[in-house]
Amino acid sequence: MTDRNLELFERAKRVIPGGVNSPVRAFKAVGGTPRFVQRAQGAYFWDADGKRYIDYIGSWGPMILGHGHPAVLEAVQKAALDGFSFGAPTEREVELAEAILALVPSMDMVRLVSSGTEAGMSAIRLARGATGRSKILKFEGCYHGHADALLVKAGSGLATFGNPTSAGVPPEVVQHTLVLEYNNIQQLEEAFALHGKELACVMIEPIAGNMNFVRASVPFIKRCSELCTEYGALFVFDEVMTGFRVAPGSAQQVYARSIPGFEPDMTVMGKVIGGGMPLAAFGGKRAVMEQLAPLGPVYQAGTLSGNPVATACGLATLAEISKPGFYEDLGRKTQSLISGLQAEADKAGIDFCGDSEGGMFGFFFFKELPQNYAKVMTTDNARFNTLFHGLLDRGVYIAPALYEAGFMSAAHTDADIAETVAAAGDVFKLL
Ligand SMILES: Cc1ncc(COP(=O)(O)O)c(CN[C@@H](CN)CCC(=O)O)c1O
Repeated sequence: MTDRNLELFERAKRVIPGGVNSPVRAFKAVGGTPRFVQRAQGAYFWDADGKRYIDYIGSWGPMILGHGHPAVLEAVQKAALDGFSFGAPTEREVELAEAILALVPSMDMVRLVSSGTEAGMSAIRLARGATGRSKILKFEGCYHGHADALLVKAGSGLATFGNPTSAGVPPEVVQHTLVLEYNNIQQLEEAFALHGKELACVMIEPIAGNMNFVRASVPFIKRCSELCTEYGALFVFDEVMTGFRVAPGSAQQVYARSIPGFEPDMTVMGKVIGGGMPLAAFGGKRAVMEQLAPLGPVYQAGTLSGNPVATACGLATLAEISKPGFYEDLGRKTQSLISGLQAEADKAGIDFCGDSEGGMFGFFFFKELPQNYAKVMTTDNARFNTLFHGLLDRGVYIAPALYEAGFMSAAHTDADIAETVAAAGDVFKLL
C-alpha cells in the first residue's frame, strides 16, 4: 500500500520549511511521518491513506464541537455567500464582541484579531502603553505565541526543540521579559520586590496547556493578582487555550469559584472563539482598552481582523457551547477518558497521573501531577513516544509532543472513549 502521508511529506518538505506550517505538526518530538488530513467529521479525521483516527487534538483546541458541526457549517456557508472580507465594520463582529463580553464579564471591551500570537503581542503592547512601563513577567513553560518579547522559554514547540529561546530574537528585546517558575510564590514575591514598579503586566496561562496540563495553584493566582494590584501592573490571563474550553466563563470563572471576586485585568483569547477559523481576541477594562487606536496612542491593526466569515464561525460555535448541559457533558467525557487511562495504567503497573477541566486534559508518567516546567521536563520521552505511536497505529491521535494538552469535543462518544482506553491498555503493556 502506498504511503500517501510519506509521499506528501517528502513533497511538502521541498517547498515548506520542515514540510509544515507550524513546527509541532512535524512529529519532530515523536519521530515518524505526520498524517496529512484529507477530511474530518465529528470526532474523527481521515488521513491521506484514508485511515480514520479519533482526534484528541481538534486543531489544538478550536474544534470543541467536533469537526463539521452542521449549524457552524451552515453559518459559514451563508456568511461566505455575503462576502469574504471587507476591511470595513460589520454587524457580526459587534455581535461576536457582545457574545464574548456576555460570557466573560471581566472584560468591558474586546478587540478581534486573527491569531493568538497577535492577540498576546497586542495585549503586551497595550499593557505597556497603558502603564508607561516596559517590563513584563511570564512563567517558564507557558507559551503565549511567537511574538519576540514572549518567545522566552516557551513551553510549546520550543520546549520540544530543547531551545529555551529562539534564534533571531535580539537580546535587547527580551531584556524586559522576566521569566519565573510557575507556581513559585516566593520567586514572585522577590521579583515584585525588585521590579514591581517597572512591571507593565504579568502574563500567565492559568491552566498551562503548553507544558501538557499544569494548573496554577489558587494561592499562586491569588498572589499574582494581589501583587499586580499593589504595584499597578496588569494581570493578563492568556486564555487562548482555556477560553470557553474549560468552562463557559473560561478559566477565570474556575478560579473565581475559589477566589471570590477574582478577575484578571486583561484576557487573551483564541481557538474556540473562532471555531476553527482564524480569529482571536484580547480585552479588558474600558479605561485600558480605550488606549487603543483609533481612540488612544497604542497602535494595533489588522486587515482581516473581525473577518466576516470567521466571526460567523465563532458566533455559531459560541451559540452551541452556550446551550444548557454542554460543559457538564463535555467534562464528564473528559473525566471518563482520564479515569479510564488511569485504570489501564494501574493494571499495567506504570506510574501515571492525569487531570482535566472541561474539555481539556493532560497526563504524565508520574505518580503525582507536576507543578512546574522543570518537573515536566523530567518526563521519559521514549515512553511517551511509544505510547504516541502505539495509539496512532490503533487509530487514536493524541498530541505528537508530551508538552501539549489534549482536547475532547462534544462529538466524541462514550464508545470512542472506550476504544481509546482499550487501545491505551494494549500499549501500556508494552511500556
Ligand atoms: C496559551 C496559548 N497562547 C497563545 C498561543 C498562540 O496562538 P496562535 O498564534 O497559534 O493562534 C497558543 C498556541 N497553542 C499552540 C499549541 N500548544 C498552537 C499549535 C501550534 O503552535 O501549531 C497557546 O496555546
